[in-house]
Amino acid sequence: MESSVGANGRIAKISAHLFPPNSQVEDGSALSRGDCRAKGGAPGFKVAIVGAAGGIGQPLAMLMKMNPLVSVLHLYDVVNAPGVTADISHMDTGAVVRGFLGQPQLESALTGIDLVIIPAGVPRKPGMTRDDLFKINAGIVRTICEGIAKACPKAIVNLISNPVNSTVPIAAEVFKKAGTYDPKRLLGVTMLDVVRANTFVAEVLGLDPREVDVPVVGGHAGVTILPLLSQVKPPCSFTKEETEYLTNRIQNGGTEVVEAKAGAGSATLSMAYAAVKFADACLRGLRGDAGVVECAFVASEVTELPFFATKVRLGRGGAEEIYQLGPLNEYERVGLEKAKTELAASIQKGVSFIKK
Ligand SMILES: NC(=O)C1=CN([C@@H]2O[C@H](COP(=O)(O)OP(=O)(O)OC[C@H]3O[C@@H](n4cnc5c(N)ncnc54)[C@H](O)[C@@H]3O)[C@@H](O)[C@H]2O)C=CC1
Ligand SMILES: O=C([O-])CC(=O)C(=O)O
Repeated sequence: MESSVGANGRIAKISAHLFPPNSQVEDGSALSRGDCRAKGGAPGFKVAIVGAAGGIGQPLAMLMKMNPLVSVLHLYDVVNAPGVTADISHMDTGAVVRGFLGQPQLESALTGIDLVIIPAGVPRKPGMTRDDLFKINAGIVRTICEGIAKACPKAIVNLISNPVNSTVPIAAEVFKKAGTYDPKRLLGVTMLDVVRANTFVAEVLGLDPREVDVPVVGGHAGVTILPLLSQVKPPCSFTKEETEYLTNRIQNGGTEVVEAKAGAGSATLSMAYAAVKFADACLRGLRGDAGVVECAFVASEVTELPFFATKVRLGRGGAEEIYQLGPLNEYERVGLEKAKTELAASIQKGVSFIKK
């Protein structure tokens, strides 16, 4: 795989760059990729997707390969990573793609990474709650976070794996144990709730969803998903029926997709879109852009709970500022109490999984 000197004297290392020794992608061409001219390192961030061969992981990998802020994209999974890597690496966009397969390659996949996005784990089938995934996904998230603590302890982590209300506390406990915990850098991804809320509210109001901004707070399961319809931008009002319809639809958006897919998984394409929207915001924050604000499930003092989703300002250090809830109406105050009761139990379940 080592390089040779081309006619122009430039030494190429692109083969080793695109397909390092730990990549599973074979180079069968007569002209070795080692004979190609290596390009200079493009500016940008190094991003790893853990669970990259899955329903979310694949479209997420494709969209991150299209993101101009990404210079290097590592695709890790316990299955099929080489195929996804070969496929995505043919896209003529800037990011260099490398694939990593299986636990022995987790550390290489994570070394030097600025942002780790984690859509690893099993999805729901009809009739299941997100909490039903805890048994399998808790252990998966623990292993991945142990890898992060070792290989890229300063990376921003975007955790997608369900149940987010418990997996984020699990990740926090793993990082605390390893002595690497920085609460600002651990973000549970609740962006899909906001994306859905913007879409459904826009439908009711007859607006373009791109003009609508709905804060969604609390957590990422059932009643813990609390859309603040009194704070929608542009300012508007809803009837009682509209409020109930929208709150229910936003809280049950995930179940709507699970049922429509009838056993073939949960939201993947809208989730990949939401994950990229959120990751792009994190990267703009890392770059130092001002005023990057999105909702996320983070360590928080906004309520008495140790974690809560609200709007956060994203900066070089991650979630640098956590916004308060703002004024709530009576409907939202009742919803908040219900959300907090369920959230408290889910958070405790995650913490106990590591502390036990
Ligand atoms: N936060 C959110 O808003 C959302 C979260 N999700 C959650 O995302 C997760 C993934 O969903 P899908 O992509 O549809 O599932 P999927 O089953 O299609 O893909 C999951 C991928 O994770 C991989 N994986 C399993 N164990 C792993 C490990 N130890 N290390 C690395 N990769 C591993 C699998 O091989 C698979 O490729 C689920 O837990 C789902 O509930 C789904 C939609 C929205
Ligand atoms: O509903 C699920 O299981 C997946 C998910 O979190 C969502 O679509 O919001």
